[in-house]
Amino acid sequence: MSFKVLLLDNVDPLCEKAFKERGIEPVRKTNLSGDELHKEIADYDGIVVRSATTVTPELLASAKNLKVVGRAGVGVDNIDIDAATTRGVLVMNTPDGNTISTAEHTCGMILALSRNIPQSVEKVKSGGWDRKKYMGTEVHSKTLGIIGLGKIGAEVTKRMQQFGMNVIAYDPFASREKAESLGVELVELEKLLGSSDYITVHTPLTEKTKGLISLESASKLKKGVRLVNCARGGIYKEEDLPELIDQGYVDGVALDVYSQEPPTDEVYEIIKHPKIICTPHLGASTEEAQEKVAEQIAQQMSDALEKKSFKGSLNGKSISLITNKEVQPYLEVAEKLGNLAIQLAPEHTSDFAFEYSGACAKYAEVLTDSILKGMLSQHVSEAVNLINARVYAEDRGFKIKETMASETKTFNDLITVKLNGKSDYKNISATVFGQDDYRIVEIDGYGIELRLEGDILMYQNLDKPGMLAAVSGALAEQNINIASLSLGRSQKGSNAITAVSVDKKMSDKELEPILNLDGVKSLRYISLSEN
Ligand SMILES: NC(=O)c1ccc[n+]([C@@H]2O[C@H](COP(=O)([O-])OP(=O)(O)OC[C@H]3O[C@@H](n4cnc5c(N)ncnc54)[C@H](O)[C@@H]3O)[C@@H](O)[C@H]2O)c1
Ligand SMILES: O=C(O)[C@H](O)COP(=O)(O)O
Repeated sequence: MSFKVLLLDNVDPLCEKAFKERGIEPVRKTNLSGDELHKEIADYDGIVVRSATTVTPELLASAKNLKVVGRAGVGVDNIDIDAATTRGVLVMNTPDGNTISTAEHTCGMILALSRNIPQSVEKVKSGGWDRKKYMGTEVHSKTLGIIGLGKIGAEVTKRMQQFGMNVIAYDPFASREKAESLGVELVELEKLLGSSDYITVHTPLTEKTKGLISLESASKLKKGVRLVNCARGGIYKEEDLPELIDQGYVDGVALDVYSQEPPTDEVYEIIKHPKIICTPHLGASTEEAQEKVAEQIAQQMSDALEKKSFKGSLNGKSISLITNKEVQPYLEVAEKLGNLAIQLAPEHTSDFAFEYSGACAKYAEVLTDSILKGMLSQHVSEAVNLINARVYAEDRGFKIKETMASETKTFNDLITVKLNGKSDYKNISATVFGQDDYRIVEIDGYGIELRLEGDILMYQNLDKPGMLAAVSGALAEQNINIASLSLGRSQKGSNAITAVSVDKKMSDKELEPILNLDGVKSLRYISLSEN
């Protein structure tokens, strides 16, 4: 199958080259209007964006064939990941392709701020000469506070330490080992704000980081601090910046990013302040970074489209395991079991427990996605897959409890779906024999062994002579052949469960004679056929 990918946002030409080498057709479009993009996108299996295109739920709704959105860069705040997940569309980014470039840009901003480089350049170019006004400060021996000690934060640290800066960091998720190896002291936010001569942010924009520095936090800042933001607009409250400077709390601000890009008129007014220097989101704009992210995203998306690997995916934790040969059989059996279980469940069942024992237990999370996929593909019109199965399950109010045990009493691996609430069949267990022989092995404590495939009749009956003959007779009369069967009973003459695999799909009319047989209860017809 050949795939077609739309390249937007001026992504580097290496992206085209890499896709072509993988046999995927890249199409570059520039300056599409919103309407044109909505029309155009319907044809593509993938799109590549940077930060300019906003991937909205509406755009995704128009993208009927879309399988993957690739971000040639880091930040995915322009992509509605939840909407993509709901539609089963993979979102991937290139987390480290532009790290060095952005770190270098940040260091450049720190130095530019210290030495008033942009302002003095402008002055000289306009025919002026003022050496006193642009007196600077050394960064040597000053304290640099890094908020967000991730990839870029760490690279900024290493570089600015070489300039003789003392680096401290606030990052509640960074490990002490990482900080130690970088020679950075991890401190609380208040301490960082109060002791830094320079502060640079390297976090995503989240509820916690939005407006992290504003007039409200002014009194916590070390007087005359310089602020740098090459992460995301809005981490420093833009409208408060002029006042922070004019009241002497802050000595200068360097911005590469803005809460809206290009900035609004109000923000353009703000950044006219002589002590605010700015660049138009250039952190990742180097030849090297653009080549790296373009090449990386093309390779990652090609791998994903060909289902070879899902490296870099942000909403496909589960899907990344699909290519793992050890997991594949468990995924298969889990999906088939989910499909069978939901067909055994009464309508409106929403309370489930999934139990995993043996080696499969370590893949419980993805196996739950697979069971849900099997269950929901019966009921959801849009394609359910491992990425979106949980979203659909949550939408439907499914309650799911997962339990794991490393050992099983009977089989090497056992997956059990429990249908909680009122149900004729409650606990259904399945396992894998060999590589691709998937079987039900137990229902409600009865040993039933039947392949999870094709068309299956399941019923409860009294364990008495003639029951099986009656069912097989009713089937034979309609020319329906039995492929295999399994019967489990608790003890002689008591209740039994029978599972019969038949050679064809059955209609309600064909089921009727069996339904009417004396002693047959809770008859279910389960179709696990592909179509
Ligand atoms: N200007 C540009 O062109 C450009 C280029 C690349 C990346 N970026 C942006 O830079 C930022 C950092 O990128 P990265 O690659 O280093 O990401 P990263 O994921 O490696 O690091 C982010 C760090 O922020 C920390 N963090 C999250 N929430 C925090 C909080 N509330 N307080 C303190 N720390 C917090 C995380 O623990 C993590 O260590 C992102 O916003 C990214 O979009 C901008
Ligand atoms: O998150 C990123 O990767 C940067 O902000 C770069 O964005 P860009 O690809 O639009 O330059």
